[in-house]
Amino acid sequence: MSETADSPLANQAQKSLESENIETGEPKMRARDVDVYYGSKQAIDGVNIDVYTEFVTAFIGPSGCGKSTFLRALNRMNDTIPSARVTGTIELDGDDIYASGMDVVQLRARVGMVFQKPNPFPKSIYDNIAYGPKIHGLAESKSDLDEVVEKSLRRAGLWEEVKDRLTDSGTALSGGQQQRLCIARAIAVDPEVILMDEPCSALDPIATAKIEELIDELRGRYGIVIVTHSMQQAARVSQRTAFFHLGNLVEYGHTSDIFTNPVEKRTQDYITGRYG
Ligand SMILES: Nc1ncnc2c1ncn2[C@@H]1O[C@H](COP(=O)(O)OP(=O)(O)OP(=O)(O)O)[C@@H](O)[C@H]1O
Repeated sequence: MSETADSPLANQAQKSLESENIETGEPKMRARDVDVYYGSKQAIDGVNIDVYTEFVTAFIGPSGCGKSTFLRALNRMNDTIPSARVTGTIELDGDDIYASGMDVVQLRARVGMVFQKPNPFPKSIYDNIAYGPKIHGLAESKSDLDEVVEKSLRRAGLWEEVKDRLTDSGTALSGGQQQRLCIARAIAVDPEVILMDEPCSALDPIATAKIEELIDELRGRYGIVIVTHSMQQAARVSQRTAFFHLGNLVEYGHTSDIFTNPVEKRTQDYITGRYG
């Protein structure tokens, strides 16, 4: 038995085994030979990975290994950093997202993002959700919009808590509610993939548990990629795990394998707490 096989982490990962064996279609996103540079400094080196709608994919690895950088490359958030440069190919449904004809606003609706710190707009709860569908022309009438708002808040598990206070400011909600509002905001524009960059790091354990439950409910409907510093969280919520180290994707596979039977020594060292 390997050193990691009977740890609590391994037990958690084993629990998700059943969901790991779901059959997949084509990958929703496909990254090949992806390098990311900030000026002359290389932060990501030759990453290949497939992201599936059927699975939650977790990115783990020590601080500074490039998880957020690679995550941001998946919806061209890196475009907002002047020194950042991406090479290689990243496809969404077979289309190169870095192709010159790609509409980046549309891309970021299709591949939404939820950040570490909840960042609702300083607007009402209703308007936080309605804004995206309005600018993307996804609702023709007020009743369409009401429907999208309710559906998105329901899907994010927030409707019951906010249905009587939709005109209150989004910023007046608790941190955990704000994060679910941000997830509802991403859902409202009908995304195909949702990228989450340490979505629970500013939340208490109860709010964290709610977000983790929500991620599990959303799995299968949207491709979900989550960056997390918590290996327990990766083991609880994901079916695929990618371990990054010094800009390299060291190992990518079934979450239970990564936590029970990693192939690479660097992965083994990280999950057993030898560094990171
Ligand atoms: N805007 C930036 N400009 C220059 N270098 C950057 C920038 N953002 C990140 N880096 C560098 O790129 C490397 C990868 O950083 P990144 O934030 O992607 O790592 P990470 O694994 O997400 O780290 P953490 O777990 O601490 O959030 C680091 O060396 C970091 O200093």
